[in-house]
Amino acid sequence: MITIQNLHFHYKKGRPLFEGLNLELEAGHVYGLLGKNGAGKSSLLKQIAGLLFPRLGTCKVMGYESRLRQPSFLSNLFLVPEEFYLPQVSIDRYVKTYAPFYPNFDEKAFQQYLDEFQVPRNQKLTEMSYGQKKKVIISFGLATNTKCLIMDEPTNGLDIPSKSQFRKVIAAAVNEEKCIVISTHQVRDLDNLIDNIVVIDNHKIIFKQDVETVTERLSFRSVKQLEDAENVVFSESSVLGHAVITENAGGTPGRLDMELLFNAVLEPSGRINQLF
Ligand SMILES: Nc1ncnc2c1ncn2[C@@H]1O[C@H](COP(=O)(O)OP(=O)(O)OP(=O)(O)O)[C@@H](O)[C@H]1O
Repeated sequence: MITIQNLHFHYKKGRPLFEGLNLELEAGHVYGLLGKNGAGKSSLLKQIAGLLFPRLGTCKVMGYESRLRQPSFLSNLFLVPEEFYLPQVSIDRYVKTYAPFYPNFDEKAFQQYLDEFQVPRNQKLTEMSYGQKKKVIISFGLATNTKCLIMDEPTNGLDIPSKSQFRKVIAAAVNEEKCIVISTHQVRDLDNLIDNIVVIDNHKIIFKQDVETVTERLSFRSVKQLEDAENVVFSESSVLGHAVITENAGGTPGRLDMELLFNAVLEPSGRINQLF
């Protein structure tokens, strides 16, 4: 669905952001894109959406080069940006204006998503709170039924109940034909939602694995003393003692601690990567 090959990109000369970045994402999956501040998550999502162009290399979605922004590409991709502008119109007017760009837009589903998020339909967009606006744009994005749905920090600004509503609506929207990419720092918001983890750092993708493989090979748990755990791959001090990642000897998939995995992946030793 998304194929990025040898992507080179910089905003300012001499300060490369991507250097030979490669990435392949498939339909039927929900990818979590993780990275430190400034690693380039938003810029990578903009490359995919055709809002930034590679200096070298290619970025293709459904076979279309993103930078060409062809109509069949644009009608099958929706980006929920981190920062957005919504016009001073009602939701109805917004839908009348923008839904025609998406031939598979589902009005009934849109209303269901708004109901799930408890967003009032008869309010001007500019009179809504940031969180409510975000819910409208997420609902609209889901209702477009585009094959590729990209969300940049979608849970930022959502209150606690909305985060579980978010997981619920995304999980309901997943199907074999859709590729969903979500960037976030709020890894707990993606718990039980994403099935693949992608980590960007140092100009490249440094980790890409499906959650099942990760949890088959690694165990995540807390121990009082480090000596209580065998085959420790990574550890961090925690309030209860230590949060540890160990090799999963039994191979039975367990719980994933995405924050701990992320910190382990960024460790300079690269020990985690050697296990995959
Ligand atoms: N329009 C721009 N002009 C110049 N530099 C930019 C621009 N947008 C982003 N950058 C720089 O590119 C780098 C990557 O920014 P980007 O927003 O893609 O990172 P990010 O991983 O999404 O960060 P965050 O987690 O803080 O949102 C940063 O160093 C940023 O300063």
